[in-house]
Amino acid sequence: MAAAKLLIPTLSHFRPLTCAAAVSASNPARLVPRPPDLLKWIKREGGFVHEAVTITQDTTYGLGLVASGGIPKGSDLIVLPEHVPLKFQSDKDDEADSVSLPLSNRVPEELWAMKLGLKLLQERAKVGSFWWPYISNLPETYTVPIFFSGEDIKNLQYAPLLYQVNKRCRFLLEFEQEVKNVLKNLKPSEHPFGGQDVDASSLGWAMSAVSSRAFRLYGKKLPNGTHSDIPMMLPLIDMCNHSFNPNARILQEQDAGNPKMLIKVVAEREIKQSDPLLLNYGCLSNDFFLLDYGFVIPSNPYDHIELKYDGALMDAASMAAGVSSPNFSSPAPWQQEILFQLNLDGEVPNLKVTIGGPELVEGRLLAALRVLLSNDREMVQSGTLPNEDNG
Ligand SMILES: C[S@@+](CC[C@H](N)C(=O)[O-])C[C@H]1O[C@@H](n2cnc3c(N)ncnc32)[C@H](O)[C@@H]1O
Repeated sequence: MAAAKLLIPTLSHFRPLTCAAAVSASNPARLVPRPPDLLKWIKREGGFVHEAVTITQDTTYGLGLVASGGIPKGSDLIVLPEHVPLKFQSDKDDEADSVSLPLSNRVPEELWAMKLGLKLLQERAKVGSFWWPYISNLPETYTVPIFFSGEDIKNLQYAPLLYQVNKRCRFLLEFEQEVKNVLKNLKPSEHPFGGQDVDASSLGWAMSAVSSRAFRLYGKKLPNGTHSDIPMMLPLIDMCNHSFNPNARILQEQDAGNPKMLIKVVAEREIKQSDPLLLNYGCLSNDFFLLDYGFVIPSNPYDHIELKYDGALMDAASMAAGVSSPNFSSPAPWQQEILFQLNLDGEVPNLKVTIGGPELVEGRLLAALRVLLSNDREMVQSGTLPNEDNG
């Protein structure tokens, strides 16, 4: 009881990390029912929003930005001052970071979204956070596979994707325990989440918010003159949905005589009234889009699948396709020698090959198919051995 009394005033300075609300995939609820006006907040903080840029509710992709009037090519659409993006370490960091920094060091580099996610979770818990006008506008739930039911995860049916989803789920469950252990003996003033419980679900929320919305941009200037590349959450800019044929792009610009870096979105081409403002999130395959963003692109030109090179499987596939007398599983010695050179045979072969994407069929696989479908050793050996470069 005494402990509860002590905790109450501390907790009243923090916002809860869990919410419950009905969700629709295309229009997920935001963290609070009527969040502050993001456009006004950006302008109040010294940023710029083009007068024809508005937030729209009714896209099939959730919220999005749309042009309420024509915008000429090259116009600035949004400009964020340097203090507005949410980065892992910012000028506004406080003592609770002495806990969240070591916690973030326990996150593997490839799960960088969780590192920035810890910072996001910390700011979400803090009443009076500078970023609350932004955070309160974030979706309450995400459609990424770590939140799929067990049955839906199984139905993904693609081993490399299943592997990644399982890895992320396992990480979140283990990390939940690590976080609990680190937090259990902290004084309320040192607690980065205001004394609140952090579980796999709130960690997953934060990781997905970052993976689906953060952009990797130039960070601080390094002593050697180059810039580090760091993930940042870009308020308002991250309301732009994705297209491989975007009409806007992100620029970083330094104002004359000012060391601070501005982050801008500019019109790539003329934008007509009612056009959505679209950015290219990257030339990514559907695996990446699904894992990090929770959507896939139909007929994605960058999509590819990974296969294990397997002669018996290729025999079965070619019989199903009606190719006469396939002998992928029993190559002649001269064919085997070439497979060896292509690193598809031998003691430690690299059997992972890809189909799809701009290359369509990975060069090594194409070369192997040509060699194995040829009966003419002389012809193959007199020509250049097809390889990854010359296909
Ligand atoms: C950076 S946010 C964009 C703003 C978001 N629509 C919102 O409601 O806040 C990225 C998310 O928007 C949605 N999205 C963006 N582009 C999409 C697209 N081309 N197809 C389907 N969903 C998309 C996905 O839910 C994705 O995770």
